[in-house]
Amino acid sequence: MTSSNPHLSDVASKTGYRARLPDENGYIDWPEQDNATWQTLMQRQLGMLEGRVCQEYLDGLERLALPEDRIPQLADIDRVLQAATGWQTAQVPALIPFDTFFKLLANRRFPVATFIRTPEELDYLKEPDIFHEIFGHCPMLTNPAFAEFTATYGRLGLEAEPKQRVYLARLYWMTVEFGLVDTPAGRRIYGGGIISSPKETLHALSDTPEHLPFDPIEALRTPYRIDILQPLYYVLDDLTTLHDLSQQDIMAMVHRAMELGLHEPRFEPAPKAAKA
Ligand SMILES: C[C@H](O)[C@H](O)[C@H]1CNc2nc(N)[nH]c(=O)c2N1
Ligand SMILES: N[C@@H](Cc1ccccc1)C(=O)O
Ligand SMILES: [Fe+2]
Repeated sequence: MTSSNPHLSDVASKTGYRARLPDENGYIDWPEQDNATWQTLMQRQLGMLEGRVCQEYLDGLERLALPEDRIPQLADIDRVLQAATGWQTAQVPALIPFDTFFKLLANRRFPVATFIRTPEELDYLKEPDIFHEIFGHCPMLTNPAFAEFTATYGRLGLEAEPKQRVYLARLYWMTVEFGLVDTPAGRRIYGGGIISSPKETLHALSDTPEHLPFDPIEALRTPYRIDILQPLYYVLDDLTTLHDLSQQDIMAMVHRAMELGLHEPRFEPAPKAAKA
């Protein structure tokens, strides 16, 4: 992106070198420090989920039965996802271009970056690492309605024009990455980008950010920055709303959003350094 607002891909170039190379069976022999980082993140986040994440996420997390003391091997994740919703993971070095991203989702393959954050980035990092993809996203991918929406979204992205894809990225960002949902028990998190960040888990349900009722066209019109705690979260009235959305004409909503134009950003432009 040329604007001062760094795009995920701007960040990716900085992380590709961090990826661990799998062997011919896809097995990754993680160094001790990386397993220790996973263990710290698991202990910290498992203690924060109660009363903050939706039941569908908790059901998925239980089904995945993630190890607490080491980074799981993707083959173990795939066995559970395959049985639950027909999904598999796909090892990627870091952030991948839209083309590859949408193609993977359309084929029920979820990209998993093969690196984990450093101890200094524990509470929040700007690009998706393996903890974000597995702990953040995979539990919800065991939920059929959510998995269906994600696959439909991937198919739409595959057929969309580049400009439409930028709009579609906002819809993904405001739901799959940073979505909240109101439940009878209270406001809960389902967005993987929140759940994998101890810092953002607290921030998202605090009074600091703005909370708006989810409206697909408004979400499509809302610019975002990838390198800050989100200033705005859209709240679903029910998770099934997301599944219903995948039965509607999302591309017509993209066209409507393009006609209406973008909302004013609720954040300061990223300082140049943030692109570094
Ligand atoms: C569409 C989405 O917001 C984002 O731009 C895509 C691009 N590439 C990605 N690549 C990886 N590895 N993981 C992701 O979540 C994404 N998200
Ligand atoms: N900020 C998330 C990672 C993330 C980066 C970019 C997009 C989505 C998620 C975390 O710290 O876990
Ligand atoms: Fe993500």
